[in-house]
Amino acid sequence: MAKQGTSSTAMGTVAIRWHGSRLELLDQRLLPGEEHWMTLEGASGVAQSIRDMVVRGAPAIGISAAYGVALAARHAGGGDWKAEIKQAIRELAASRPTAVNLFWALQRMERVFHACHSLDEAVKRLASEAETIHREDVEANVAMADHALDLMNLEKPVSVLTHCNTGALATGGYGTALGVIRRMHEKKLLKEVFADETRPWLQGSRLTAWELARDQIPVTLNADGAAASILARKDVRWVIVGADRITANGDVVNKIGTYSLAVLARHHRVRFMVVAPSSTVDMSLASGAEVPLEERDGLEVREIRGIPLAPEGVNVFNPVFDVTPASMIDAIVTEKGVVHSPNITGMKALFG
Ligand SMILES: CSC[C@H]1O[C@H](OP(=O)(O)O)[C@H](O)[C@@H]1O
Repeated sequence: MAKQGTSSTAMGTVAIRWHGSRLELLDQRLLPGEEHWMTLEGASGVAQSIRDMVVRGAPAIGISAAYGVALAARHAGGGDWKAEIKQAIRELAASRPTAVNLFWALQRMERVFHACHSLDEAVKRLASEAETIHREDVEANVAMADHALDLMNLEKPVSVLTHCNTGALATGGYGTALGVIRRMHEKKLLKEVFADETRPWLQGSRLTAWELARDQIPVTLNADGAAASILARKDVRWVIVGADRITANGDVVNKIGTYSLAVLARHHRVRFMVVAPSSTVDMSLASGAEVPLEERDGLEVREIRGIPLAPEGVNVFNPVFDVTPASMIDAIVTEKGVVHSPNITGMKALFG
């Protein structure tokens, strides 16, 4: 577990700390300037934290929601405890619409909940299931880094570009795409990593650059608009990104700007890798067109921390996810293995 008051453990940065009767979340809205931990003791507070992006990142959202259900049991009034836990699950499910990890985690918690016959049993078993979901996510990240390095089969260091934040702040620890980049650095196979700032919420400049600096991994931050020139001039070999939902045909829903990166990568013959645990795969949806794409308040584009960047009241279109067609992706790396040139056949072979 993380040392009290810090966001570091022997394994690296953490953003989620579980204490059995309370959950602590590193408030990612305040990074990189301030490390402030929010303490939550109920599902409503966890749902609000997900909605407000105190915690964000598909796997981290699922893990936090799982702990939210465990907190609902822990602090249930004892009267109609089942109704309280059902309400908690509903609140958490309504927090954000796109990352399937949220619903995957809640379904796992719901299965355990329905098997419980007393409140005491629910408290113990729900906490255990949430802790298992957390642990399995970190294990998956480590496994994905292994699969990705095997796929890349590098004999010398190469440069890569990444988008948004897919590190320890977005997962249970280590990271998905950023976990691959960490592993490349560990094996001295990382020449340079370019990190898109990722407007409007700036997950790249505020979170990825912060994470990599803490791990002493050299990172070059770039404006999103510079990505095309980087792929044209900097001998980048791979674009490596995460995902919030991968559908049955291999379409990938991820942070806004991912689709344009895929188009650029295809034009510049740079390979495009998506790294995500199987908890991000949604085989119930045929294609990315069916995924609800969250649109957030226009204020996130018009202002930064209260500083106006546009005329007050200007109309804003602020979708925070987009769909990258499977045909533009070279490989989807999961802990279960790699889907090359993803399509429905390859996805079914790995995910049934
Ligand atoms: C491994 S994180 C996956 C995914 O989540 C991020 O979205 P957000 O910061 O809005 O939660 C981003 O799309 C990452 O690629």
